Amino acid sequence: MSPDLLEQGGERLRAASGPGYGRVVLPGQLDLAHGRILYLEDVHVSFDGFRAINGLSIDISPGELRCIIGPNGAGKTTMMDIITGKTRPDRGTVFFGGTIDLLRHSEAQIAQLGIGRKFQRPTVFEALSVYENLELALQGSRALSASLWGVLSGEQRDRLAEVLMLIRLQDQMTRAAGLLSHGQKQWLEIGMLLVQDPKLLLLDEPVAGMTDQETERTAELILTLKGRHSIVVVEHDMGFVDRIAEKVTVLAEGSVLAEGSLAQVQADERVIEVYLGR
Ligand SMILES: Nc1ncnc2c1ncn2[C@@H]1O[C@H](COP(=O)(O)OP(=O)(O)OP(=O)(O)O)[C@@H](O)[C@H]1O
Repeated sequence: MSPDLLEQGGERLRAASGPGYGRVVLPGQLDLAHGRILYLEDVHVSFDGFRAINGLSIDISPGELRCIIGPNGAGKTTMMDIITGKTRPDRGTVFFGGTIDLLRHSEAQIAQLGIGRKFQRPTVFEALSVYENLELALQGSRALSASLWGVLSGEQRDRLAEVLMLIRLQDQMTRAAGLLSHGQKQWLEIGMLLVQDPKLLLLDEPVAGMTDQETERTAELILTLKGRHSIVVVEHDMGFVDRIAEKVTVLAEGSVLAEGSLAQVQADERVIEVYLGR
């Protein structure tokens, strides 16, 4: 056996003896063998003694589109903050795939691992064009030091063109982002995540403040992304949730109250109670 083959064999053995339970998982590769892309178990977070997240357990399958609903203060945003490393839980388990312990990674590392998050308020660069915003998202900080134009590979240009079509802003590509409507800014921000090809996409209230027509277009966009990316959507707009949802998780007081189709959870007495505040 050649030294190269021996070395490769050694690498595979070392990987197999790691936390992959006997499977060979290369560094940075997502292990989906357990059928979960995201896994939270018994997570707790308190803010000054107030239990914002209280024994939260949830798992998301690869390619799944999950909607998270729940009354104000249920812990939805805090859950997103925990997944993305913005808030550290007091205890609990948070895994990305079978082997990546997210609690051992920084916010920047988690983004690098392929978890993209869209916040409630769009944070596009208003003075830059739609295309430049996408280009910046694709290239990260490297684009700031290089000339913005003419540094993309053909493959990268194809990716930007594809995303522009998906978010339906191809006619607006040279327009300053600051001149877009609220809905268009939200789509641009989703596009800025998509160019990075995230494995898991977290969308926090994507249709807040949108017109009915913009909401419908956003539903179409998310349904197009379904299956290509694993997606978690937090949303209060039940019409929108009904349009896109397969499985819905209801959070209340920091833990899962109910799970199922939207019709199932809406018929659940406990869910009705927390929404009506009885
Ligand atoms: N940094 C913080 N310090 C203190 N309390 C916090 C902090 N972040 C969240 N909370 C509290 O934790 C609880 C859960 O908040 P969170 O924003 O996660 O709820 P939510 O379900 O996203 O609500 P909404 O639907 O209103 O956005 C709330 O009572 C909130 O006031």
